[in-house]
This record gives sequence, C-alpha cells and structure tokens, in this order.
Amino acid sequence: MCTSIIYTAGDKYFGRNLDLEVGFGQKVVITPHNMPLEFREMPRLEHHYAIIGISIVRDNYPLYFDGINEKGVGMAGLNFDGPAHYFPAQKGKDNIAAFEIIPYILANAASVAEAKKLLANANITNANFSDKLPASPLHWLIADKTGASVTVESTIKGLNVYDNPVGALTNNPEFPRQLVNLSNYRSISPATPKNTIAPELNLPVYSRGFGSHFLPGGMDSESRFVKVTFTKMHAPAGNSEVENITNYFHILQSVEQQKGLDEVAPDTFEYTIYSDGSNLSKGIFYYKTYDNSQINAVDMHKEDLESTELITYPVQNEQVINQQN
Ligand SMILES: C[C@H](CCC(=O)NCCS(=O)(=O)O)[C@H]1CC[C@H]2[C@@H]3[C@H](O)C[C@@H]4C[C@H](O)CC[C@]4(C)[C@H]3C[C@H](O)[C@]12C
Repeated sequence: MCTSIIYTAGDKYFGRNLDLEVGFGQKVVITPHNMPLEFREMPRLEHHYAIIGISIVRDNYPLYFDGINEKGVGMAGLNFDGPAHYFPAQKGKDNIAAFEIIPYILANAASVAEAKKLLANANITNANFSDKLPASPLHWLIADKTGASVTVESTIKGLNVYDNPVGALTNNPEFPRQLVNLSNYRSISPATPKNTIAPELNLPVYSRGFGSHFLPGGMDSESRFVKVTFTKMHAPAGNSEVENITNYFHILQSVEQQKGLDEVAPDTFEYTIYSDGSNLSKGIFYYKTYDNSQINAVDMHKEDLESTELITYPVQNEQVINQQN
C-alpha cells in the first residue's frame, strides 16, 4: 500500500510513502531539460521541464515511481490493483503508456490545470515497458504549488480525472468511494467530545485524545486514507523549511507500515520502504528510508539542468546514529 499527500505550510510539500515487500533498486533521478524523452505513441520531446524523483532507469529511460518538476507540479503512482484498466492505443487519442504518464505530465505541465488539459484527450495504454516490466495497475495523485490536486484513474469505464479536495491518495477502492467513506468519520476531532450518549451519566474523560478514539489505524487503504486526512487537515504550518519538512514527514509517518504487520505472503511483509517529500516551490527533494531515519535532501537547482544526461543519486539506506558521548 502506499499513501501520497500534499501538505500546505506556506510552501507546498508533495510526496509519498512507498509500501511494498521488496524494492526495485530505485534511486533519486533527475531528468534535465535537454535529456530527450521518448514515448511509444507520442512525439519525442527534445526539451521539457526538468524532473526529480524516485525512479529506476532501464535502457536510459526513467521509470518514475513519483516526482516533481521545476514548475512545482508533483505526481505519484500508487497501486490500484483490480479497478485499474488500461486500453490498447486508440486512433485520435493521446496514447500514453502507464509507465510513461509521470514523465509525460511532469515534462509538459506547469500546473494541475495544464495537466488536466493534457489528460482531456488521453488514453492510458496497456503497453508494457518490457517483458520483465509489464504495465503496473496504478492510479495517480497530481498536485501543484498552488495546492490544487487531482486523482487520475483509468478503469473499465475510461479515464477519470477527479478534483481531489483532500490532497491525499491511498489505494483501493476508487477515489469517489474513499471520499464517501470519509463521511463515516465526521465526528473525529482533536477536541474532547461532549458526552452525548447519556448526558445524565458521569462518563469521566480518563484519557487525552478521546476525539480520535474511533480513528481507524489499520494498514488497509481505507483506514490510511481516513487517518492521513485527519492528520494532514490538522497539521500546523511551521515557521521554517526545517519545521515544515519535519511536520510533513510526521504526517506520512501517521500511516507508516512497520515491518511485521502486513503479511502479503507467508512470512513476507509489506512495509514503508521509503517516504519522500519535495518543496514544490524550491525544487528540493527530501527522503527517508525504513532503515535510515535521517532526512536526506537533493536540490534539483544545484544540478546542471541543461544537461542531456540523467543524473542519479543512490538512496542512502544506512542508519546514522548521532553518538552523543
Ligand atoms: C507497487 C508500487 C506502488 C506501491 C503500492 O501502492 N503498493 C501497495 C501494494 S497493495 O496495494 O497493498 O497491493 C508501484 C509504484 C510505482 C511502480 C513502478 C513504476 O510504475 C515504474 C515501473 C513501471 C513498469 O511498468 C513496472 C515496474 C515499475 C518499476 C513499477 C513497479 C511498481 O508497480 C511500482 C513500484
């Protein structure tokens, strides 16, 4: 499972938890302006917006899991196994393979509004990147530095681009159902609730945090959607970049999957392999991993964005303990 959010704290911060049982050898990958991007059915792009995010690279092609561009647009792909349906290429459509959709949108869109225009005539195709890397069943969150966000889902009914009033996405079910389910949690609050069940009874407030007593805490995608919405909607804005990115990671950690809790096969457990978040105005990409709780940063503007080659940084996975004596 995965969770993706946009957090507003003056600047906007966008990223995700990647929850899975196994990594792919992913890296931090920067695609500079002049690195040509090829698409199966769409024209090759010689020049485009620069992109930074988590990706694997095969045949010199960046297969992004999530990323942002220099204009302050972010996009993340999350598992959507079951409802996801892609189609063969169709005449008269903008045919974009599922593995191409993140580079395509981030290379071309300077806002969510522009991404919506690019998607208006789009058909997400079922083309495989290769036999070893077939199309993954995904849906996507796109957000920008104004705070706007949309959910993109291709199902048997076609392509839907939903305005996302929450600024969060997890996995199944389809996005409209996630929103309906939120109504079931209208009463969740940071405040201590009144005794409305039996006002004549003395029901002592024996603990702080009663307002979230019924907040779901499961690993499943509906529970994570509710929990991250509550956490995000009540998160304070900080007074500095460090405070903001610290708050941001606390929001994602509210739905972190610890090892040993989500068994996907005998003795195999899904967990939060990495969490990342970018400042959409500054182009700084931050991440942590399950094994490394330190926040690492890669600033896209410190790189040569005029280059024609991909720039990669290994994911720092080693825990660094600050020994104090
Ligand atoms: C599985 C990942 C999503 C994480 C997630 O939502 N897990 C939840 C699992 S579940 O709901 O509990 O079943 C997705 C996110 C990005 C995906 C990768 C990216 O799309 C890039 C390529 C695309 C290729 O077509 C397939 C390999 C791949 C390298 C993908 C593998 C996998 O599907 C990834 C890593």
